[in-house]
Amino acid sequence: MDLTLRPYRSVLYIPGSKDRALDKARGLPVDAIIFDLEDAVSPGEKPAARETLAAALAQGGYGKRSKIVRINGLETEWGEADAKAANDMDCDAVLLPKVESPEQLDALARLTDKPLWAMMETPKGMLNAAAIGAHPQLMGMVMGTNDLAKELNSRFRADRLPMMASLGLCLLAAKATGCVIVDGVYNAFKDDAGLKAECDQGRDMGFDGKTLIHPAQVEIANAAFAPTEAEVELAKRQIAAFEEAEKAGQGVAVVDGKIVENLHVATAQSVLAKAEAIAALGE
Ligand SMILES: CC(C)(COP(=O)(O)OP(=O)(O)OC[C@H]1O[C@@H](n2cnc3c(N)ncnc32)[C@H](O)[C@@H]1OP(=O)(O)O)[C@@H](O)C(=O)NCCC(=O)NCCSC(=O)C[C@H](O)C(=O)O
Ligand SMILES: [Mg+2]
Repeated sequence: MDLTLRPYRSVLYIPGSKDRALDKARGLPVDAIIFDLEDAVSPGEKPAARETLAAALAQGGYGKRSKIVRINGLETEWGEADAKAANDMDCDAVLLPKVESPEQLDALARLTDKPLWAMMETPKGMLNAAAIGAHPQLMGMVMGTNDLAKELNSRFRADRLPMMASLGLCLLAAKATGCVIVDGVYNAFKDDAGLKAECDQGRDMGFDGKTLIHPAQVEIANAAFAPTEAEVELAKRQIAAFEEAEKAGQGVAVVDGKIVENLHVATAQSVLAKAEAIAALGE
């Protein structure tokens, strides 16, 4: 599958220390999994979690889900061993927490050949987002809105106004370089309405998907970040109308009272490609 088309609607964190959750994820309809060795694992459990996770990945059963291992920071006592271990695991990428500079990714790239992902979750990381996004081995960014709220001393607001500058900077950086970018977690995992609102906001802004902490959140994220039936139908009509206009020697078509130009056709084609990529996950 073309990596740029790969769906990342739902990206579930699973503590690398929890056998039961590691097993349960094999049957969950998530697009990607972040196997966590960092914050979801207590210091005393970390070396054992590395072993537990390596064994679960070796056992397999995660199908087409993208498998991303979040290691501890390289400045910690566990980071380097995590990175070396992740390099030997059956995973698709390694995720580094609290990335603040491309040099930190260079250091990780010396320990693993895997594609890299970066947690964007500190003020310095926000200010250096463009340089981080331009790292040649970087494939994806993950918003760490819990750490960011802590660093900013911001309050939770349903409209996420305190987060907007940071979300916007990282989105610009990811889009400028073609990286995948997924939104931060919604902590209140029993609040479906709140999660849906935050997913819809993230989709409106251009995020590819949302990171999740509980299986109950998966369905809502998958629905929010997939093209709707109406979007697919409109995309097909726009493409058809533009082809007709071109045959008639015109560069602009009109669909539902709105102009359709080359750039709208490109968007329509990406809507159809995303819908097809999602359908292919179920095959
Ligand atoms: C939040 C939880 C601690 C709740 O766990 P639990 O009390 O076990 O929930 P349930 O009893 O409702 O669970 C029902 C079943 O689902 C399984 N389960 C639960 N969570 C997961 C999961 N994440 N992945 C897979 N499976 C999961 C349970 O095992 C139950 O299974 P079964 O018994 O077979 O029915 C827990 O959900 C949890 O630990 N979530 C992950 C928390 C986490 O990863 N946190 C770190 C990432 S968030 C973050 O740090 C982002 C970033 O860095 C930032 O700064 O923002
Ligand atoms: Mg964090």
